[in-house]
Amino acid sequence: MSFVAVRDVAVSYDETPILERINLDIDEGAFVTVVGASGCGKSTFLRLLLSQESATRGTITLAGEPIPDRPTPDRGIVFQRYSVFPHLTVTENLILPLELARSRHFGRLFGARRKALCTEVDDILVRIGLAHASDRYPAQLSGGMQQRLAIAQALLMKPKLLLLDEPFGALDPGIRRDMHELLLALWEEIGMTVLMVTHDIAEAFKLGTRLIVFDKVRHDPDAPTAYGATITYDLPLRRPSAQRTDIATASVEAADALDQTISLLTNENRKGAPQ
Ligand SMILES: Nc1ncnc2c1ncn2[C@@H]1O[C@H](COP(=O)(O)OP(=O)(O)OP(=O)(O)O)[C@@H](O)[C@H]1O
Repeated sequence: MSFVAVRDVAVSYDETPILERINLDIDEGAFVTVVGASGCGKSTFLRLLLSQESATRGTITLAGEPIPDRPTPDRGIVFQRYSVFPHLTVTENLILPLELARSRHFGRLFGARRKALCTEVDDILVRIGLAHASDRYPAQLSGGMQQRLAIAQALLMKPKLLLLDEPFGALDPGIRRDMHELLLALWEEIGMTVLMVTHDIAEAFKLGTRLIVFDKVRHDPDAPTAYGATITYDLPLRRPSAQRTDIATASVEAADALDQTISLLTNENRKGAPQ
């Protein structure tokens, strides 16, 4: 049974199709990278999996059950930026969501339960290299530190499905590389299923065990918004650090062809885009 099963899903906004005929099965523990031209509906797809958006048609199941109609703690998301609370310190940013989730009535935990929670927070602060900055506010952190905090915030909720929407898009290349290593280590350690949108094809190949591409297959030159995007490529990938042996290897030729196709598609879309 697939962990995530998407069947014939479509999304329209004000009768404008954004996504159509989406069919996808994701195994538990996969790291799926998602690429596609700007505006083709990648974030919309993540929002569907988070229940921030509803499908116009089709069904989505998670671990065999229909997807809940509102966000739940077993599905976490990290955005490109600004997903931490600016008025809370690093530690408070990590404690607050946990307290709210675990203490439904008062939003606070006391005694042994609070102590256990603080130990968890201290552990993850060390893990993400922010122990020395625990009392700082987000504005006093670098971009990379803020993203580490956002990832830690999501991971503390122990999501079964982690959704990442260009989480490293605003970071410098060196910091990006460090973040890749951190994310891969945490993914392998925790064994969660990850879906990550990126505009960086090299990042998609480096991190994913599988890569999917969204694009339009139906075009009407007289009505550019008549059709939505769908999944046009679905490639298993091999990552050098992956321990798993059941992951098929995408050939170098397929990777090159895909890279070229995406460049072409992006150029095509730019030509059609309003200036
Ligand atoms: N709530 C909404 N109401 C109406 N249209 C929307 C809404 N959200 C997104 N859209 C439109 O849906 C399309 C897909 O948006 P989406 O953000 O999912 O694309 P994307 O592939 O993630 O883009 P990017 O790569 O630029 O982030 C866009 O044309 C966008 O304007």
